[in-house]
Amino acid sequence: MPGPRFSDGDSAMARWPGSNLYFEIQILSFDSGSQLYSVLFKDGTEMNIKESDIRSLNIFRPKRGSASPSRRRSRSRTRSRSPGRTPTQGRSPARTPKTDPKSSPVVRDSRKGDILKVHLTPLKPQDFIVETRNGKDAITRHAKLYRESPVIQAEEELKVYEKQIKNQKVLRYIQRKEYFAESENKDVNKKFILNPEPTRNIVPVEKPVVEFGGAIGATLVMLSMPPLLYYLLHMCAQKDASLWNFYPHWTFRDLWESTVFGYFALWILLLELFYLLPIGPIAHGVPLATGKRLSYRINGLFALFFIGVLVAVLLYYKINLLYVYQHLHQFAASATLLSVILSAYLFVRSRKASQEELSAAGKSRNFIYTFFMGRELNPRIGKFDLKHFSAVHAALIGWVFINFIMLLAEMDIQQLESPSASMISVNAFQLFYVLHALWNQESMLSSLDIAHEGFGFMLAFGNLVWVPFAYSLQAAYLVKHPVEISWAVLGAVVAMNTFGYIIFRSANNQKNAFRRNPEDPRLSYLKSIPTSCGSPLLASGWWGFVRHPNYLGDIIMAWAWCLPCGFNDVLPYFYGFFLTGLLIHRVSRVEHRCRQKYSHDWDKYCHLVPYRILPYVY
Ligand SMILES: NC(=O)C1=CN([C@@H]2O[C@H](COP(=O)(O)OP(=O)(O)OC[C@H]3O[C@@H](n4cnc5c(N)ncnc54)[C@H](OP(=O)(O)O)[C@@H]3O)[C@@H](O)[C@H]2O)C=CC1
Ligand SMILES: CC(C)CCC[C@@H](C)[C@H]1CC=C2C3=C(CC[C@@]21C)[C@@]1(C)CC[C@H](O)C[C@@H]1CC3
Repeated sequence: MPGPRFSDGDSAMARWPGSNLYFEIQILSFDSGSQLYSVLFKDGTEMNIKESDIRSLNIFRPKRGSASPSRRRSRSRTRSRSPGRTPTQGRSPARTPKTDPKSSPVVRDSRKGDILKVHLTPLKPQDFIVETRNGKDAITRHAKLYRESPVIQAEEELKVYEKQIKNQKVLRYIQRKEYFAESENKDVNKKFILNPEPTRNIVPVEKPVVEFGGAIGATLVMLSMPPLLYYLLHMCAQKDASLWNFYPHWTFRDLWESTVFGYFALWILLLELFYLLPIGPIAHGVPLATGKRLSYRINGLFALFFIGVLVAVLLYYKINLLYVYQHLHQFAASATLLSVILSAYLFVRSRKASQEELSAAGKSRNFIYTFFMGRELNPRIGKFDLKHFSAVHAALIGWVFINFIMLLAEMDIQQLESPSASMISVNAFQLFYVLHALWNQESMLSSLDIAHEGFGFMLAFGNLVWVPFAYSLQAAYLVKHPVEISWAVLGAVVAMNTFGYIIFRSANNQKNAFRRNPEDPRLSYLKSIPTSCGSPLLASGWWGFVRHPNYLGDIIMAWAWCLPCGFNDVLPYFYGFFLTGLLIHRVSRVEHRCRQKYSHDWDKYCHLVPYRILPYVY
């Protein structure tokens, strides 16, 4: 296969997907696996593009003395305005992150009845409002506009647009929402201002806020969580798992075994290898303070599949996987040590990070607090994103792997030919949850943790240790505490899990689809509140029922996962209590951010939807 025609850093022209329009770009990198170039458009949009859609700059250089068709058109119809400039003033418009490339707006001046310009910059539901007027109808669309860019307008493309517009008789006016509201009663000609002000890609600046009780709270969490985990694991391994039967038979020295640490390091290396495999699509995160969006390889499902195959091969060759169960404490301790090393590394390297690369909490000057919360938002080693890897691969794959080990251990210890119904249901529910998360991995990129949280001890420990070892507690409990459940109870538990899952999934789907495109016709039945910062808030459907319907679904599922463990002990209900507490606490964290971002519009939403998670309760 011939090598790439363009090198990193080259300038060239690239075709905007779905059109024949070319824009100037800079080559960022070339991925030999997918044969795609990662390119940066002048407006800050990052995209993966095939070589056939990239042309050298020379091809587009106008011949001396002859203006390009677009220029001719531009001059004749807009007098002296240059392409890419707005009809009202020639200021440089906003940078636009990557969104739906099909939504290129055509701007018309109604008074002249003429096309002024084809903006190729895609619309983004943020910052601006596009008023689409067709006679009496006014459809409000949210959009983000524009940055001057050297548009090469293909004559034919323009004609097609003209025709379409004539047929549809659609006039699009772009204006700032606030301006529109203020000028409701003013002269109509003044009212429709095209791209009125120069703007930047507005990424709300988060004000630092002290969470988890600051340094003292962080210290308490860091000191209490690891012992709590060992306590829980120890209780699960005891015959009598009641909470007051706590006589630790081990010392701290028993927690350490170098061989186990070696195996654990090998496991993490293997996951890292799968993470780096150039398979699976590339997705983009939310815009950063710089306006850039990071790209992420979405291959969690592949990695899980490879791990599944590996486990099958190990079982086939009768490799003793029960070793993991027999050394569970030591594995948990190894994971804890690794999370501490990782946190220290993250803290040290964050000292070189620029202010823009830091999270809001990371800007605090308190060492303990920032060590816990994390300073750098997206620490990366080359293309290896440490936080994304740990949240998706280490946490979720680790969780289902340990669950499966518990299933094998149950069969071994209880001398069963097949796992118990309780064990199967716990394994199946949680595997399904993880598969769902991996399938929708792209939407995780906008979650609080990936988009806004720094990477420090909280997430390092949470992802490397807490999720795999504490979330698998029900399965660990069932290994030594057999529970008989009737088909009726099992049916009720499955129904409860399904109910929770439906709420969780449809709430997340509604929000994700709405965030992708607020005008999605499938969401036309939903009401929304326009906000002054641009992105509207859903105020009906699940998001009109309570303010955090996805948390409600998650909590219902969490309790459904505990029920197969029966009612002999409270220990297996730990996950239900923990997740309920975590999500209630998370509500306050998310709402704090939302209040900062949406200000009084968020209060309006709270007034309209008064309950957070459960109507009439909370
Ligand atoms: N099992 C576990 O341990 C955990 C699971 N989770 C799950 O992970 C998922 C992600 O959680 P998380 O990131 O905390 O929260 P959400 O997915 O609920 O995201 C919150 C964000 O959604 C947007 N939003 C809030 N209200 C509205 C509205 N009415 N209309 C439109 N957008 C709105 C805001 O972001 P913006 O303004 O930027 O659009 C807000 O910051 C959830 O499903 C949660 O249940 C979370 C934590 C732990
Ligand atoms: C022990 C610490 C003090 C707190 C640890 C918190 C972590 C366990 C959670 C913080 C956010 C999480 C998210 C998930 C798992 C739990 C942690 C890491 C998900 C990956 C679970 C699957 C969902 O679909 C997405 C979640 C994102 C947040």
